Amino acid sequence: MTRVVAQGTFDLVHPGHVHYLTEAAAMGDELHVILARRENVTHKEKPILSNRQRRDVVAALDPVDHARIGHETDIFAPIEDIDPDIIALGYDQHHDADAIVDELSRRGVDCRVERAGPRERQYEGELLSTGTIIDRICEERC
Ligand SMILES: Cc1cc2nc3c(=O)[nH]c(=O)nc-3n(C[C@H](O)[C@H](O)[C@H](O)COP(=O)(O)O)c2cc1C
Ligand SMILES: Nc1ncnc2c1ncn2[C@@H]1O[C@H](COP(=O)(O)OP(=O)(O)OP(=O)(O)O)[C@@H](O)[C@H]1O
Repeated sequence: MTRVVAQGTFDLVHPGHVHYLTEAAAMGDELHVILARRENVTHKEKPILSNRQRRDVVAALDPVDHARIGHETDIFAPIEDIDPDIIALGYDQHHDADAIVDELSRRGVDCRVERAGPRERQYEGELLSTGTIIDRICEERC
């Protein structure tokens, strides 16, 4: 049983997220998704939706077997618990794969890191990032 972990913020879910999770799921037999805690999202605007609501939506997606809200302070704690064979990073995620592998092997977790690809726009007007969806909301509703 090959366990795969994917992770991210997943604020307003869009086809790019589905693409990432579909690619991650195809890397193994069971896909576990870790949702970034709102308070831990510091590299960009914090998500609009709560930890619980984002987890519930991601858990309902077809490629996802399990979804959990991430740890408050130790991002590797859920990884030690899940003990995956693969961590699938998103195409644009800023994480250093070697640093992740090194830290996990220090913790006795033997896991490789793969990277999913981007979803190409399928049609004019398709919104493929949470940021652009929020921009559109502000343009049309604010
Ligand atoms: C291996 C791994 C484990 C993670 N575990 C957690 C966690 O337990 N808690 C958390 O708040 N965020 C966790 N994260 C998410 C990161 O903190 C970060 O917010 C996320 O990768 C940002 O992705 P995004 O900008 O693509 O949404 C983890 C990330 C990685 C790569
Ligand atoms: N268009 C896309 N194609 C493939 N993967 C994507 C796409 N958009 C997001 N992802 C992946 O989904 C995961 C979660 O991303 P995140 O929640 O940051 O969404 P986002 O739309 O990129 O948000 P933001 O616009 O705030 O950066 C990340 O691994 C990211 O690489």
